[in-house]
Amino acid sequence: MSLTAGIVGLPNVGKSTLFNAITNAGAEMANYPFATIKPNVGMVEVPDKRLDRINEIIPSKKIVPTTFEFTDIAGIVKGASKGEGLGNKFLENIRQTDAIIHVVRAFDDGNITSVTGKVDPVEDIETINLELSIADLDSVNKRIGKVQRAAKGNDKAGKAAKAELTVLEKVKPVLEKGGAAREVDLDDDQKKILKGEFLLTSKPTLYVANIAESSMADPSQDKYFQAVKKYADDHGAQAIGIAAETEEEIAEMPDEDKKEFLAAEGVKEPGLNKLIRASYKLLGLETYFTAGGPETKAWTYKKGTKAPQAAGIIHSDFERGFIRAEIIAFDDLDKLGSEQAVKDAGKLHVEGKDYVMHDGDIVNFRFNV
Ligand SMILES: Nc1ncnc2c1ncn2[C@@H]1O[C@H](COP(=O)(O)OP(=O)(O)OP(=O)(O)O)[C@@H](O)[C@H]1O
Ligand SMILES: [Mg+2]
Repeated sequence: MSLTAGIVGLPNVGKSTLFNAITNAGAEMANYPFATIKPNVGMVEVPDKRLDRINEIIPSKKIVPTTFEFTDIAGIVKGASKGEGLGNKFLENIRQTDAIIHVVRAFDDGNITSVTGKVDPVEDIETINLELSIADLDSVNKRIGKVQRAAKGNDKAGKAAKAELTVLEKVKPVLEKGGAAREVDLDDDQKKILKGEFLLTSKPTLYVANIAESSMADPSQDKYFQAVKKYADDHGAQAIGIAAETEEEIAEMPDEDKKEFLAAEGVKEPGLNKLIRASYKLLGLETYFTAGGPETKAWTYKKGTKAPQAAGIIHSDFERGFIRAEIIAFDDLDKLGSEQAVKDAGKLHVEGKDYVMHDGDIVNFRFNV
């Protein structure tokens, strides 16, 4: 399973800087618009303190964090939906992603060119979101044209078309006002239909204010971040303030220097860690652990996954020959301090094929092939 979060925004706002910081992949960074012309894909490790704690209680040779993907996408400009800038091609890059990390410039620096000639993060958010709405409106109108005819039939296909038409007609007026499909009130079946439309504005979105180093210790005091946060709150979304350039420098430091630098800046944890965790959640991902062997390892699954399919992530044999899962919740292990104490407290639970995995499960899969 490879879900990807796409880094999206206007040109020259710090998308590649942020991407480099998170992946250390060395994507080209430059102080001119359109430095990124093909999307860069990078894997990131998900920082998780629970791994260290598990390894402390059940020691192994190696700790292996889980990973997921970020994609650095080229800058989108006003008019992109009509082919401006590098146009539709980049909107297609966004379509391939599972969630959007929307980066806006939230730092003053006369040396860095702003394509809008000013720093106004909320206006920038609205510019991008409007382009995405226009592109989606185009897709929805085309789709309505196709589905309308089919919806006249009374057979199974006709009924499905009717259901789809209902969703499209709910979404259309919202897009016409520049809104997002994800903000339309839909029931679960309708949400499934919406997913099949592959609209840009239906993707879960996280707003990232790229702030100045001076605001890093406490982004909540930064006026640009506050504006972005308010926008996100009003739209039921999350916002994070990250000093991308500084984070990029930190990412390249040896571990000792990192600690020292963060302490000097008054930062408890790199903002990147927060961003990676928030993106992971945005993608609907959760983690289970395996321990007790040579490795203490984190595994990623999609929220709602059942035990056999979760086992299949390790190896297809585990799913094919699934018998049961023996599970300890991380919180129980953490609290009780040893596997034996967990067993004595009756907290080790044995689950069958219908068990829905919980974030933090420490699992031993039993299988037979
Ligand atoms: N928080 C920050 N403070 C000051 N300068 C920054 C900050 N973040 C990034 N920069 C600088 O802004 C410039 C543009 O950054 P970057 O190349 O990452 O933008 P981009 O959004 O990827 O642009 P493009 O759309 O052209 O790909 C770089 O010179 C970078 O060092
Ligand atoms: Mg770039």
